[in-house]
Parts: sequence; C-alpha cells; structure tokens
Amino acid sequence: MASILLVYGTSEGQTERVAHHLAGVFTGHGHTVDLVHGERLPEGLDTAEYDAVVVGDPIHLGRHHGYVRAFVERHRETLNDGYSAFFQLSLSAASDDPEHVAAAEALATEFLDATGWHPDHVASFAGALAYSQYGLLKRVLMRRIARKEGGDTDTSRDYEYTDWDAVTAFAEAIAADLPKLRQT
Ligand SMILES: Cc1cc2nc3c(=O)[nH]c(=O)nc-3n(C[C@H](O)[C@H](O)[C@H](O)COP(=O)(O)O)c2cc1C
Repeated sequence: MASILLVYGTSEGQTERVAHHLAGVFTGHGHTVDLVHGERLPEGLDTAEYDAVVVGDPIHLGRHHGYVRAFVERHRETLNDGYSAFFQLSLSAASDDPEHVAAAEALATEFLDATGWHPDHVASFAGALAYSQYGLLKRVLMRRIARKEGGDTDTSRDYEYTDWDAVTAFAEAIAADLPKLRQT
C-alpha cells in the first residue's frame, strides 16, 4: 500500500471531479490518498512523506493557477527526487483540430519547464464548459473561446468533454508503478 498526495487547482470544479476519480482508482487498489485543494494546503505539509505526489490544474486564459505553480515551485526538489505525476485540463484538449490539442500539451510542457519539475507521468485531458456557473462576461468570453475551439456555444446548458476512460488509464498507469516503488 502506498501513500499518495493529490493536490489540485480548480475554478469551476471539473479538475476537482477528475482528482476525485483518480483518488477512487488509487483507493480501489488499496492505496491511501490525501486529496487537497491547492488553496487549502495544510500547514507544514511535507511532500517527502508521501510515496507519490499527483498534481492537477486546468488552463484559464492560457495559464495555470498561481497557487498550483507556487506549490510545485516550493516542493520542486522533493517532487523531482520522488515519484510524481501531473495532469492538466483545458478546452483546447477537446478540440478536433490536432494543432489545438498540441497547443494544450505545449502549455503543460511550458509549465513544467518553467517550474523545473520533471514528473514521471504527464496527461492533458479535455475539461468542461460550465456556462451555468459563469457570470455574463465569463460566459461571453467562454463562448468566444468555444467557438474558436469548435466547442459548444449554446450557453443555456453545460458541457463535459472529459474522457473518463483516459483519466482511468492515467490513474492505472500510476497505480501500476506504485508497488515497484515500495520495493526500491
Ligand atoms: C475564464 C476561463 C478561461 C479559460 N481559458 C482557457 C484557455 O485559455 N485555453 C483552454 O484550452 N481552455 C480554457 N478554459 C477552459 C478550462 O480549462 C476548462 O473549462 C476546465 O474544465 C476548467 O477546469 P475547472 O472546472 O477545474 O476550473 C477556460 C475556462 C474559463 C472559465
């Protein structure tokens, strides 16, 4: 049994849903998971105490949340010394245009380069459009972004593009590595 710290950033909740899904797969394999919002990190959190650290964050206006970036920068050394994984959510990853999908992956690579973090696994997942949660300005902005990405523009409902099988496969790939870590 391994101990896993799962830290996530979220604005509208889709990354939190993905984090819960990952945690469910890990606990299903008998591992323990501390699931923590990146803005509510416990004081004195020591990432070195965990066998694995998984971090997730969505793209908002081409950027990651500052608090997730700060977490990664603060713990870069232990993340790089230990076993870690990163996942990102975005609308671009849901696009039918391979260039937009590649652009989303490039944002993940840029984030990792900028923070100096070298995770063992990286994944880029499609997120969601939560029109019902957006205020007027955000709704207009997101409709514009959705139009550009070939996404849904009817703001009277929400849309989820996340491929849950891909999320499960990411979790299973990590879970498959964990028993090996305990032997080293
Ligand atoms: C204000 C705003 C800006 C966004 N900007 C981008 C963007 O620049 N590129 C992109 O691919 N997706 C963008 N998205 C889509 C989000 O990445 C997607 O909705 C994701 O599921 C949000 O995750 P969360 O619900 O955990 O906050 C944006 C979403 C919002 C609400």
